[in-house]
Amino acid sequence: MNVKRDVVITEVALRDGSHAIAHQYTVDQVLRVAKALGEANVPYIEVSHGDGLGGSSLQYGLSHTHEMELIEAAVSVSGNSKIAVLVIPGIGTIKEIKEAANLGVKMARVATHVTEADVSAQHLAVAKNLGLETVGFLMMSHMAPVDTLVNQASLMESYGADTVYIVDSAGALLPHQVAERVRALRHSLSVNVGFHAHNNLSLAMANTLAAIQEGAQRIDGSIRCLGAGAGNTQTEVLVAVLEHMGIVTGIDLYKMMDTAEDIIAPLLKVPQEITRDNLVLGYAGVYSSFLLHAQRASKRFGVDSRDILIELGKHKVVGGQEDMIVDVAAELAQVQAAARI
Ligand SMILES: CC[C@H](O)CC(=O)C(=O)O
Ligand SMILES: [Mn+2]
Repeated sequence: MNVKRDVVITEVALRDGSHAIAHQYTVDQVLRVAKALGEANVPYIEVSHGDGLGGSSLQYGLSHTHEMELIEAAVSVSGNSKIAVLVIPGIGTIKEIKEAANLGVKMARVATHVTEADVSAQHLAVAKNLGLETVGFLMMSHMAPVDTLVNQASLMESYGADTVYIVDSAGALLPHQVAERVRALRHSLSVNVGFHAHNNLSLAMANTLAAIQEGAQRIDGSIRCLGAGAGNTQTEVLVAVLEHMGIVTGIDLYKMMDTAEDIIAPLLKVPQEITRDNLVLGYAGVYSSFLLHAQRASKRFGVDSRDILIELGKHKVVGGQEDMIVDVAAELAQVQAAARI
């Protein structure tokens, strides 16, 4: 179905949601989800390991199924929906972008820490040369002042990004902070501006609406909130809200509701909620994907997971520094044991 969409949504449950299920997606699950999302006329469906192409590792979590098999499955059933992949330079390489493009992927989202856009140049150029739509994805955007964000976004634009995203990886931004960031990017860039939220402070919807009001044209959501931490902006809810605001997404609301209820909910061991640990992710400004790693470290070292997350926030730890979680937990265990003597 060809509709003119006011806001273009990328559904990220098959990538960001991979963090929440410890990267255990199976081909069968991806087939069912991607087919249903295609039938709901979702424009873009992102499929990759949670940490992007090449993420399957001891450091980030081993995938149940090789992501190229999952991508191939999604492409085969997604109808008019386009399949997107995420790649973090250094974790994913040019080789994986080429492999994904050969499988029929149409969009590559190149993600860097908010102050490190320069490492995206090569990956964006290669994706562009392969004929893919390109996105620059500035993670942990709450950690940089607005002028830095603008400089970094401009770099991504100069490398060929068709869209630059403000990514609230920790779910730490407040609505007025999202608004000022989107406004600044809209003022300085000629390309589309996108926004990716996490719901750790229960602000994903409010932040997303603030972004749209300031002119963000590309928005991420995860069906049933199936994303890292407390998940992202809940896609089916966003579709309903935007419909009330007269903003066309082109997505079939009933089909999304049914997919959420009948296909996604049964996948979840526990419902996506703002648990105390998720709340601390947003409160301390910690990467949402650190959640399960911190919970494992908490069990291993007998330290409250909230203490670990707060300490990681103080250390301003960024994506790729997952090894620090164990270091911080071990150190806290020592300090707390010494205090008990
Ligand atoms: C580790 C990649 C990360 O999950 C990307 C993302 O969705 C985010 O930073 O929020
Ligand atoms: Mn995310």
